[in-house]
Amino acid sequence: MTEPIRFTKMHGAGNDYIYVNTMAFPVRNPEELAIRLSAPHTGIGSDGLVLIGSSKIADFSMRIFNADGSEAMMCGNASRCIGKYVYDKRLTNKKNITLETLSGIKELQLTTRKLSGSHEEVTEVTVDMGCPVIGETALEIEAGDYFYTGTVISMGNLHLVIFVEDITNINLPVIGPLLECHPLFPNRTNVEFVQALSTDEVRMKVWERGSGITQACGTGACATAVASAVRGKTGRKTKVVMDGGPLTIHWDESSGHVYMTGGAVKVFEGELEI
Ligand SMILES: N[C@@H](CCC[C@H](N)C(=O)O)C(=O)O
Repeated sequence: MTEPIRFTKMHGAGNDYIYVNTMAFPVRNPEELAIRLSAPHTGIGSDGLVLIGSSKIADFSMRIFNADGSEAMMCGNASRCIGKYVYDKRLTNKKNITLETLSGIKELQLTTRKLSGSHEEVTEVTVDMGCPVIGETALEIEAGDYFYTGTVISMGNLHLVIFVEDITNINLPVIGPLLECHPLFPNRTNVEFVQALSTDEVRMKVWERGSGITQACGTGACATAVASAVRGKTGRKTKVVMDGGPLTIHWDESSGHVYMTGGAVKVFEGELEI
């Protein structure tokens, strides 16, 4: 028997996921569904599947599955999209929302604009991403014929940030999977290549663990900004420009928390039978 479930396709800086409200439409096999729905030709096409649920310790919960079905600890772009989803669909009228994730509770602050009548919609969300965990700052790594020096940062999920002189020279489809699955990272890693443009702006391209090349990565932008500050490339407020657009990242000196600000966009909604 097939069960219809409603889904919403959303993106944050071009990082697109399929969102399902599991409080209304429970999903039994998210790993398998993420693979099926993410497929570009035979599914909907996306970077993965995001489940929005209830929580005993926060306003809502998030689970995120990459396009290969693996579950991730955290997703920056999806957390902003969930802020828009729950507010625009009037699942809450709060503009400060707590979100339970596998890497702890995150706080979302919503910016809205007025529509006709008393309606409002979310245009931008700032997420308190918590404190980064800084690993090796100059890790020498060899993969295939390539040698790099990277900075390892956890934003709840793992990132290898590599600074290069010219980002247009990076063969991401080749080097991305080699670094993602490098033996130094037994649980795999997300990989960011970064070119510093000024003391407050960098250009970044990402290879995501479990999804490959994506237009943007929120946790990756945070890891990039932290690595940029640690390596003396930028200050503590950095615009991270990715293929799908920019995010503003502020690594607050007094709290040590990283704040990520950016847009969230609904693309379309639909119903599918699983
Ligand atoms: N796109 C995300 C991160 C998604 C999870 C990542 N691929 C992982 O497996 O850690 C973001 O915006 O942060």
